[in-house]
Amino acid sequence: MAAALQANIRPVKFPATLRALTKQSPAPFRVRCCAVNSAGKKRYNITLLPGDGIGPEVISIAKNVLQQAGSLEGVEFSFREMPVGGAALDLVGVPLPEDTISAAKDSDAVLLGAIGGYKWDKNEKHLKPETGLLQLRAALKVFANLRPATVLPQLVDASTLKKEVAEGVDLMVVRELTGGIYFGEPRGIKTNENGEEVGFNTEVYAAHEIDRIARVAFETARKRRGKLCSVDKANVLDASILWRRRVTALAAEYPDVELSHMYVDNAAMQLVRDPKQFDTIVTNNIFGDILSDEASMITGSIGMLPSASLSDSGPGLFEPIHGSAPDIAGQDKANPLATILSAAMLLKYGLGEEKAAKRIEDVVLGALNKGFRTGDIYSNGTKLVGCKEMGEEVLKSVDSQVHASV
Ligand SMILES: NC(=O)C1=CN([C@@H]2O[C@H](COP(=O)(O)OP(=O)(O)OC[C@H]3O[C@@H](n4cnc5c(N)ncnc54)[C@H](O)[C@@H]3O)[C@@H](O)[C@H]2O)C=CC1
Ligand SMILES: CC(C)CC(=O)C(=O)O
Ligand SMILES: [Mg+2]
Repeated sequence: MAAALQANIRPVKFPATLRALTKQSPAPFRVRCCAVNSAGKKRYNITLLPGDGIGPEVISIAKNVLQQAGSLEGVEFSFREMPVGGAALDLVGVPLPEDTISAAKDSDAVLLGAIGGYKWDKNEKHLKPETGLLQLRAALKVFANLRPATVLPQLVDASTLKKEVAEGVDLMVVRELTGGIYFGEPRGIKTNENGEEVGFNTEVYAAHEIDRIARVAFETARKRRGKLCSVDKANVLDASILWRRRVTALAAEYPDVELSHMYVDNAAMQLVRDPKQFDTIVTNNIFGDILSDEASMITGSIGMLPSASLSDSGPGLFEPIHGSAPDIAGQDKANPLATILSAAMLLKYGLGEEKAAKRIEDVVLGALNKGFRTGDIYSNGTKLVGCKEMGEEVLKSVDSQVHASV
């Protein structure tokens, strides 16, 4: 069982950056710098960005799990909590304060909960929590967003799909994260010559942006089952025509990877018809956002899916794929596992601490094996718990690893 999760979040061997993976620099990749304390323990600086809604609930749990799993592998963390999103707006009037950017850039990795909420929904665009998140991704240059979706055997019954369709699904969405329509110019809302309001955004991709995400995807597929599906809308969109052309050209460098192309509308349908046909999916920012939420339900819940956002230098950003879930915030109903698993991705992809990452994956599976379920993944015969109890159970299991190892 552990193997399923392991396989899913083990696509590449690059502790800190994508440099080696993308072959953009001949320099060997650099493990994120870490000090060594007097007891010989490695020490990493982690910026925590709890954000809004359920963000603080899941981050406080993931922080403790990270700390405990690290200590078992001789790794210490120094945490610095900073405001982002609505929390930052309330505190200092902007969704991404300069201090938060500096702290994030200066750290070895960033762990984020979620941003957004009803309170700020009517804010002007530049004062929206979501704008802060986009600014953070841009500031950290984390163009490669890895979103694994694995159906764990323990959660087959939590999937909304039939057991035979969901069982064994193990796919990776490689989403371009710093380009496309979320960032494209021109954008805005203006009044046209008829006095009518017109809203517009621009889907724009430069060749180098397509090439670098495609390389990440080819390398990822190569280390998985060797199948890459590029999802676009090349029958309609010019940006997609260029996307398909560049991805196709790069395929010559990866003869061991079987490349296919699919239109996004078909991909959305195929994901629920026969998700096992997919291994690695590469797609643009908006399609990846939507398709990964869809893929999450195959696995049982959006509360299960972690993500890693990586640059070719600098710290990675790790966050669950879900949002701030204002409908359940403050009610102890959130599933913390997506954030806990994002902490595992932080250890593995951000810091190269694979053993500590494996400890986290194991205890998550252990809690599920014991039948613990938050409401979103509950099925008959399992034990319904809240966010805190699920977190305590996971932490208890890490603690028992501590005692077993002394
Ligand atoms: N990365 C981020 O910080 C993201 C932020 N958002 C923001 O979050 C706010 C809410 O957006 P929604 O569209 O409702 O998406 P959402 O992902 O927050 O919630 C969608 C549904 O999934 C449930 N859900 C989400 N996470 C869960 C968890 N861990 N455990 C159990 N159930 C969970 C929610 O209760 C809700 O019913 C908005 O302000 C949006 O802009 C949305 C997506 C990503
Ligand atoms: C809230 C957004 C900025 C994006 C989003 O939904 C996501 O990255 O999953
Ligand atoms: Mg999303």
